[in-house]
Amino acid sequence: MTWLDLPADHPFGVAHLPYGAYAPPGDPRTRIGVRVGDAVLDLVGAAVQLEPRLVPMVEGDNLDRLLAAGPVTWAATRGAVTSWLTDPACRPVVEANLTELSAVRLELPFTVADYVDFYSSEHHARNLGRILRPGQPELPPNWLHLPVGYHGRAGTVVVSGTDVVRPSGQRRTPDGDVVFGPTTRLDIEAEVGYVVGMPSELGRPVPLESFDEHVFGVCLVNDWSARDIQGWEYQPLGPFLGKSFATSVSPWITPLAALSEAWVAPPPRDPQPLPYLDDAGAPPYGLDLRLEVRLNGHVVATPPFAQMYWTAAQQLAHLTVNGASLRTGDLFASGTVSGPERDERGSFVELSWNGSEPIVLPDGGTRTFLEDGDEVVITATAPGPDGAVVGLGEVRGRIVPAR
Ligand SMILES: O=C(O)/C=C/C(=O)CC(=O)CC(=O)O
Ligand SMILES: [Ca+2]
Ligand SMILES: [Mg+2]
Repeated sequence: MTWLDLPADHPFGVAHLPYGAYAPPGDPRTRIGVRVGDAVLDLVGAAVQLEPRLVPMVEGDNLDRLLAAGPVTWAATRGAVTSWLTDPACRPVVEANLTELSAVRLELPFTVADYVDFYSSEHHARNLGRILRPGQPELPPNWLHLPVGYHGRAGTVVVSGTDVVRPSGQRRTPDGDVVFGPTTRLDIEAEVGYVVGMPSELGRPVPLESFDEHVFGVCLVNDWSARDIQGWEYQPLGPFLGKSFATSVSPWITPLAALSEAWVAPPPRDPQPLPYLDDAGAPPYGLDLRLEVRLNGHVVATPPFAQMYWTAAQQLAHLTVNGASLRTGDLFASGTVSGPERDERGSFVELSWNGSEPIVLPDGGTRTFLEDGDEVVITATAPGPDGAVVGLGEVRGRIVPAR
């Protein structure tokens, strides 16, 4: 029970408590906030008075120190915040450190170290194979054996709300000419991101069972993609400028501890994965998240996350199996989330089938790819305790014209 006046089913209730970085009104210094309902708790401000031993781990302008402090501190911090919100004696201090969410400026919650993007939705991978490589097998020969991925550009990961400038680049026209200019096929990719807290040692692989020793929590990702730039440049080394211009993340990092009701068994795998990827004896690392994609306020897709073929634990094991080390702040994304149904596809290249089947919007407009001024918002929910819902917040971005 909490003394807070929050409906029991609030998506940001006391069972959730995600972390972000924010600046309160009239103060440019950013700090860690915990989202409580539609308010933000100044974590260091409250800790100074209620739990001073936590202060060194929660000081600073973002989550970097807390991420690096490891799972024992993560649990202690979450336990402390939960007790403050449930113990009436703490109420005056908590209330003095709460600010309305609408009044604060949200910042990138952590310093992004390395950014990796996977490709782990079988429905998405098959759709892209059919669209982009007709006449060839839907899946590349490695796809069912390992979680395919690539290293992206950490420095262009931006917080939700940041405008996205339409990128320019080379593309090949249908006539075969190579031209330069603003992309004409600007797309989204609705994804789930995992934030690494505890680093690992160079040379030592991280087994999939060690997932929750290293991963702090989850956010939403929009991996903006320029399909024409991508299609011309990507062979043989993979995505480059077609995706590196911006990747947006949601401002609130949901700790794994808030997702205890959301774990589900992943789909059956055939062929059986090699031992380092075999999760048959491990806890279920699938997550029952439901995503929603809105274009200019209209829901255009509801991708289901529970059916992802490769889980984040397998992705982490694969990412490190060659001895590559993890750094605090590493971000790895699931890959575009698409389900089997037409309205469950997490990208416009799939929703419009490469532009051949425009989406019709309720206002009568149509879309294939994104136009200047379009705004995309991706949200998601997870099951919480006692029938409640955990909200993953939103990742929002608006397209502004090429420069
Ligand atoms: O199949 C392709 O050629 C391209 C695939 C993608 O662009 C998807 C990607 O970035 C990975 C993912 O989000 O699933
Ligand atoms: Ca992607
Ligand atoms: Mg990107």
